[in-house]
Amino acid sequence: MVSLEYVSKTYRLPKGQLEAVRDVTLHIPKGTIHGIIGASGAGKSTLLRMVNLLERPDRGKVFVGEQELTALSARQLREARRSIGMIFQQYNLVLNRTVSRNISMAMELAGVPKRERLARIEECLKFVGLEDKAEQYPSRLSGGQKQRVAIARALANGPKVLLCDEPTSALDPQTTADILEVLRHVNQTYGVTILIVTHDMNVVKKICRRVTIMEQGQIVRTVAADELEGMGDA
Ligand SMILES: Nc1ncnc2c1ncn2[C@@H]1O[C@H](COP(=O)(O)OP(=O)(O)OP(=O)(O)O)[C@@H](O)[C@H]1O
Repeated sequence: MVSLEYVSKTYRLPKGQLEAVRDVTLHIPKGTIHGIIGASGAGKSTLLRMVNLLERPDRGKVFVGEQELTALSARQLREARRSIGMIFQQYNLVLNRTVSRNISMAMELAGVPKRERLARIEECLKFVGLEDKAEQYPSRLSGGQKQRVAIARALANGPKVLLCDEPTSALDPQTTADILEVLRHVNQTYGVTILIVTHDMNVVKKICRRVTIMEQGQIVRTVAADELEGMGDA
């Protein structure tokens, strides 16, 4: 479903350059939940952000489904991105918009008619268990509720892939467990392929089928999550 072929990314810094990801090839089958772990600075977020081309690789190819994203025009890429949702550690909600409006925004950009948007907002909020918070502003929500809204927003356009960058790192253990359940439910209900970057080995053990371990911009190995027994936090 998601394939990266020999992707590399170098950041140019005021003093020289930094090779954040080097020659990475990775294939993630459709409908699976895949973890990416590794020490801080290993290149995990950069790799994840290359899947939807938030970071464009300097070299290599990115495929989502049958489509090579790295070969698309700007307009085609905007369209292709609708099938790739993303959530973040800090939720990235728009603070001066209500929960409903946050969820509506991506659909408005996609030109979804209002009636359909309203039905979809209701459906997505119900899915994450927040149907009573539609008219609330994000500042009035707990961290776990904010992440649920972010998941609802990511689901609004019916994605095939969901990218999660440290989705539970700002949450306590119980809320982490709840959010992981929501993500598992997304995977099982809609068949969405999920990639999760995390520091937390328990996240991997709880919901990932396979996990890729990164070090200094490269993949050390990819293993089944249950082969990680005995390893601590990355
Ligand atoms: N926009 C950027 N400009 C310059 N350097 C960057 C940029 N983004 C990341 N880097 C550098 O690239 C390297 C890889 O960063 P990345 O965020 O991908 O690592 P990570 O494994 O996700 O780390 P963490 O777990 O701390 O988030 C780091 O050395 C980082 O400082």
